Amino acid sequence: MTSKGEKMALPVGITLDRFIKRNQGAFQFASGELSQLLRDIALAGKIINREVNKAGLVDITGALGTSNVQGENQQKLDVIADIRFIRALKNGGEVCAIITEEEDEIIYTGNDDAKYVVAIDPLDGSSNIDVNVSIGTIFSVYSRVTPRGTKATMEDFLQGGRKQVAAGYILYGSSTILVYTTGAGVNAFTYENSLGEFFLSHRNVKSPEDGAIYSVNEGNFDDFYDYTQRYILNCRKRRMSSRYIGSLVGDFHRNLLKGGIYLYPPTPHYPQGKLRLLYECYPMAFIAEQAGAKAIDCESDILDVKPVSFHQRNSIYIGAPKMIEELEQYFKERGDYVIKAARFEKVGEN
Ligand SMILES: O=P(O)(O)OC[C@H]1O[C@](O)(COP(=O)(O)O)[C@@H](O)[C@@H]1O
Ligand SMILES: [Mg+2]
Ligand SMILES: [Mg+2]
Repeated sequence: MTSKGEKMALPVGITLDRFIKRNQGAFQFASGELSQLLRDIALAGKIINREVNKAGLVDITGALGTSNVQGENQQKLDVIADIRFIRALKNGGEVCAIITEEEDEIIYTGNDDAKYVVAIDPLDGSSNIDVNVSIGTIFSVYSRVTPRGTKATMEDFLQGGRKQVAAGYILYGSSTILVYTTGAGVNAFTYENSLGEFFLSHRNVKSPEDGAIYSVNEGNFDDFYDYTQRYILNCRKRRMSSRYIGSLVGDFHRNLLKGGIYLYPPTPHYPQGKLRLLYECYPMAFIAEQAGAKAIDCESDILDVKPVSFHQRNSIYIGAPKMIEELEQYFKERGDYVIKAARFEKVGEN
């Protein structure tokens, strides 16, 4: 079909399992542990897919009345997804420790001999759970740097975005799709409910060079930096389509296939940006770069941002390379604007 990643004539083609097996051979020192880890994530994804599909029927919608380390109200499905992924990774045996959006500290799985650690956003787009709009799961995998057999430490999780050995997301939308990379391109697998299997549906996904879609919460427009406002005004002037569902996974996936840009700039409420570096920005940036797209903040590539804490936030601009390069021009012109929201005056004014 098109060059944006071959769309396979389905219904039944290569299962995720078979694809993982076939591609394991591409890695000289492959031991099968990462393959098993990916299967464990897919298994938990199938369970969450089932929960999401019946969200309106059973009592899994609405807030739980608790809040997470970021002070956000936890939705029931946030916590259900958290429990399901932790359990699947514990039972799978390939992961020694986990960082999730829903828990403050490192979760030890008891598999101290295991090779990998995982950072995960169990349920992305929580504000959309109750209203039947696409939501997702985002994951990022590292080989541990501490010795096997010992307790994993902060060091294992704060290695930096370019040390990820795998990253991906599951989108629970009109269909459920698992998209991941292990550093050798990006492939997507669509879930076939009746067979209970993920099948390869988009091989070697590539972002279009340019696009005509911009995704940003324009409700925050007045809080953005002047130069971000000018970039968005330019998108409007060029009659680009404004598409924002409020689920990073959903907005990113659309833009990856069609060509677009997602922006979550700093605002007074989130002076560092809203999205979390370890389990939202890094994994999406790894996928983006593997698909020929780009991911930056106003200082550097997202994958080069230094990690200092588990739940640190960061601004992110991610999408088609030409659109990011154009945005970078606006950043370059910002000159002597201080790194604060537009409401903050120019250096030396007042
Ligand atoms: O409502 P806002 O401020 O536009 O934020 C929406 C963004 O926040 C998120 O919901 C944050 O993720 P979580 O739902 O996992 O907390 C993103 O998915 C989404 O892009
Ligand atoms: Mg999220
Ligand atoms: Mg979340």
